[in-house]
Amino acid sequence: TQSTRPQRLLSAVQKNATRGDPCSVVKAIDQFCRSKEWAMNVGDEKGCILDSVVSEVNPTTVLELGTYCGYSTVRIANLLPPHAKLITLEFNPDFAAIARQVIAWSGLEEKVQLVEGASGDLIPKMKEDFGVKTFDLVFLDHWKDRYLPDTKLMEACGLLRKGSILLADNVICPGTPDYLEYVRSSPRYESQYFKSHLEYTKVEDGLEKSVFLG
Ligand SMILES: Cc1ccc(Cc2cc(O)c(O)c(C(=O)NC/C=C/[C@H]3O[C@@H](n4cnc5c(N)ncnc54)[C@H](O)[C@@H]3O)c2)cc1
Ligand SMILES: [Mg+2]
Repeated sequence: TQSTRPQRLLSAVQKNATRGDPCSVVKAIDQFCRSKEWAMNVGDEKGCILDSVVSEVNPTTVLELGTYCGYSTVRIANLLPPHAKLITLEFNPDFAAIARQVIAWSGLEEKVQLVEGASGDLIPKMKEDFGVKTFDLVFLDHWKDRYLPDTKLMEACGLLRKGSILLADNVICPGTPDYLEYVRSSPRYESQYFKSHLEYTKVEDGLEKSVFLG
């Protein structure tokens, strides 16, 4: 049977990256996406911005919405301090299965909890079922029309505290207009746009970093 793009991406990791070396996993995926097949990973250019925000926040608890193949999961987990936890939500079981193997190849399983399911169903369970108090950092990279409802849901579930950081991918391309309007106009957020490009292309895109003010 025909392989899928995520399966071919995983094969490229297993072929070209060193087990236990997260940086080689990231490089192997970027090389695959540049030279073989484009895939919707945050990529190397926006990835550097992601890295700088993660390093600055130095979070203990991180939530990622939309694991896909685990590229940004590996980038984030690689920068977490010991005992820090990254919970990543993915509702497509095929993508989740690939991501688990990419995360395992990088050797970062201890820092990552990949939960299969829809964000709308899982966010309300974070406190009770996953022992989360609040998130220091949330990386939004799932369906673009879910950014705003899930942000409001996280507020309603008390998962954000004064100083929690929301970092959103693709605020220009594909675009998340309702989310952008919300975080930029709400008095409860201080927002900043990091101009960049759609992964592996010259098309404009960027990340929006929003601090929850409580
Ligand atoms: C016009 C156009 C098209 C595509 C692009 C290129 C482009 C560039 C990008 O960086 C992109 O992030 C995207 C993009 O569409 N990302 C959507 C990513 C979804 C992943 O998250 C999963 N998921 C989606 N909703 C949920 C949910 N509620 N709960 C749990 N998991 C969810 C899915 O199962 C996928 O694993 C697209 C640019 C422009
Ligand atoms: Mg994206």
